[in-house]
Amino acid sequence: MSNATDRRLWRDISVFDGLRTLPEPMAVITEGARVTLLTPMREFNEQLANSCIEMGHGGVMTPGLVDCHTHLVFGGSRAEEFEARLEGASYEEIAKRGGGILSTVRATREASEDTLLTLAKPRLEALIADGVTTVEIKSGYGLTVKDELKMLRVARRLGEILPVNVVTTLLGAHALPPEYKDNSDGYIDLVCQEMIPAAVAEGLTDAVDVFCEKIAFSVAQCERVFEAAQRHGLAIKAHAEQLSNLGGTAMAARHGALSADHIEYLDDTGIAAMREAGSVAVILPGAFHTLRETQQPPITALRKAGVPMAVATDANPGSSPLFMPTLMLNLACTLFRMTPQEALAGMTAHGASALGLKEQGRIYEGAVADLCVWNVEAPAELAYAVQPGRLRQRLLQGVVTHGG
Ligand SMILES: N=CN[C@@H](CCC(=O)O)C(=O)O
Ligand SMILES: [Zn+2]
Repeated sequence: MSNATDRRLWRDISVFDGLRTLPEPMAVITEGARVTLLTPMREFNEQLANSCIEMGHGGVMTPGLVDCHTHLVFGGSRAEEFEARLEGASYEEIAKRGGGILSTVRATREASEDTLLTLAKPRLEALIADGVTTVEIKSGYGLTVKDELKMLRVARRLGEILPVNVVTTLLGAHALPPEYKDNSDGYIDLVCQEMIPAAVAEGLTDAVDVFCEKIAFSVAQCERVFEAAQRHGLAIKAHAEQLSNLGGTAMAARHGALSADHIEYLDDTGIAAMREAGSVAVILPGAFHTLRETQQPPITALRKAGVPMAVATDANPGSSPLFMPTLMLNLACTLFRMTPQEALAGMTAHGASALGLKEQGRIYEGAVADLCVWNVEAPAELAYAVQPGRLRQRLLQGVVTHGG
């Protein structure tokens, strides 16, 4: 890794700034942890080059990718469930018979913190190798206070051992654990009264998430979780409207949620509530693809309403065992007809907004130098082709962590 105090120069580079591709070739200088110059090449003062390390020319620079929705920490495998679904079982049927998320819960509870760390590390390394500089990691496969905190500790440790910003989210209300069968309100009490306070006391979580769905928790139960989270000063997010329309998104937006995620069944009322609240719509094409869903998220209506759309991997063992962010750019375009620019904004500027981050996901003079330089000629190529190995350089807070 390089020295963060060096001054570095890229010339003749195409820059996607997090929202759009800048119209002409640019010169970019970073100094320490910041971008200090972003100027059209034709206005570049050559004398500045004397004090810089030349980092190359050509290619595309983007903000470091922000994967704003993952479940990277888990034990076990769901390959058998994959096969069962191919034979006709649905995700809901598998969940109802105690498989799906609960099968990962069993394996995750059995695993030690160190084992979970060992399992999660290569998954996160795969995201990093494909340009991720900021990742959100959820709990949600422990479903006891002890096991949820164990997962969150692993997530925090991943951010300490790998060059990546990690944001953590407590997803205690992900599924009803077997101990609370027939007492889902009792489990929500546990989440609100013990899990959230314990996670806050250890400084382990940045936000709280819920799964608002028939196979998970009702709108009223999710609302109780949000109120508890907000009493502790935590941001909130929701898995909502993935398999049916319960109105969880509108409720989450009324509470000022950072984001509503999946949202295949989102209706106009939900869209209006998101626009009003400034919530981000997190589009998860990996889950749509893997579960062979048929209901598309309302991209056209979200676009028309001006609701910002993020794109994320949802990397997890069940609904999206896909650990390649740039594949998600491709799927967002091919499955949902997002434009390549929208998809890239979804994994940079809007991904950062979905995590409440103001500093990441953008390139401007003064921005944090979390950056990727790609061996492609135009930003749209990142969504067009699915091709590992295109990352030329990656910087985290001005430190070169990949490429010279
Ligand atoms: N929808 C609920 N939760 C996860 C799935 C987790 C799993 O299937 O293990 C998701 O985001 O897709
Ligand atoms: Zn999820």
